[in-house]
Amino acid sequence: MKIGVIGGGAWGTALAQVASQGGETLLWSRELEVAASIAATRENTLFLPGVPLSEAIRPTTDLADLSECDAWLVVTPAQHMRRVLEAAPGCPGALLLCSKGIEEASGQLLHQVAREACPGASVMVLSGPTFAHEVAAGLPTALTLAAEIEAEAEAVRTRLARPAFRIYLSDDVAGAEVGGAVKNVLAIACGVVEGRGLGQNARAALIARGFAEMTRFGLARGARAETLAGLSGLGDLVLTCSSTSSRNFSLGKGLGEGRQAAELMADRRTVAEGAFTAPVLRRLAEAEGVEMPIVAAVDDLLAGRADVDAVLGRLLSRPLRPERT
Ligand SMILES: NC(=O)C1=CN([C@@H]2O[C@H](COP(=O)(O)OP(=O)(O)OC[C@H]3O[C@@H](n4cnc5c(N)ncnc54)[C@H](O)[C@@H]3O)[C@@H](O)[C@H]2O)C=CC1
Ligand SMILES: O=C(CO)COP(=O)(O)O
Repeated sequence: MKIGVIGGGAWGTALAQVASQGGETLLWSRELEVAASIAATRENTLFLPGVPLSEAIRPTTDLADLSECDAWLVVTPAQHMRRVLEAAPGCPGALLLCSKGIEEASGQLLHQVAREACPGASVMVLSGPTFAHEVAAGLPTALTLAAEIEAEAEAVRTRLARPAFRIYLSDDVAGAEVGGAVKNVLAIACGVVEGRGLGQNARAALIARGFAEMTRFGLARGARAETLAGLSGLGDLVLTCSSTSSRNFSLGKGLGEGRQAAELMADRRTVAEGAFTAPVLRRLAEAEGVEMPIVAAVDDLLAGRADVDAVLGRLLSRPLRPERT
């Protein structure tokens, strides 16, 4: 099975590094400088500096080259996925979605977008607690591969899994996606807690109540609770809410320190998906009658509609209720 990776950011590059252990792997990047730096120095100096890359990664900026691959790992930012897939040559047998987000314009989860852009391809979701630099360094990592047809997922797993890259199978595609999308918004909230010095009790409370929001939203979208409590949900939530290695957490930390979202987002080349997911997630939750007060707080902060004190006051004055989800 020949693998092509679409997106030469940090995560696409780390995934190409994993896939290249099983054979030549194509890595498509939008930026000429990414492909040129990998070809010349075996390093993605723009998005994953300091990691020596395998000779088996073949960089390209020509989407047409992907036609030689049996499976594509799609690792573009969520808002750009549809456009890139529509520009790609035909569709492969398997399409593995590795990005985390919800398409803002349509309100669709990415597997829905991919099925529209690539009818006929078998669409799967690969997601979990996976900082790119750790995976690229070969550190132990576990993640979920969700697909409707187990035999197809099994074939992909056989090609990609390694002792330090443990892939667990699931048939809950929506569940695997909801966890990754929602946790990015909650990581921004945890960053705010850190930046504002609200303490570790507050962060733990936010992770637990944020998980309740993720669960409510996921169940409303047909996800299973066990998936949300697994690697792609709770696992990734805990990782991203605990470390400035997370771009979402770092963005929130800046907000908590009193900086403006526009200033923090300006000129950044890396993506903090939670900033794009928050408004659409809030819109969907409100339309479906799902309560997500932390998500709404992050959305208001990012949009500059409220400051940290205002959203904190709002969250802390909510009625006291039973804990159940
Ligand atoms: N970095 C990580 O540790 C992980 C990231 N992810 C997800 O992977 C996805 C990609 O993130 P990273 O690889 O970290 O990216 P990155 O932040 O390292 O790099 C930015 C990426 O965005 C692309 N980009 C910017 N504007 C674009 C446009 N107009 N059209 C198409 N692509 C454009 C760039 O080419 C580059 O690949 C995101 O959805 C992220 O949530 C998932 C797991 C881990
Ligand atoms: O999704 C990630 C780890 O699983 C990466 O998180 P950030 O996008 O916040 O850096």
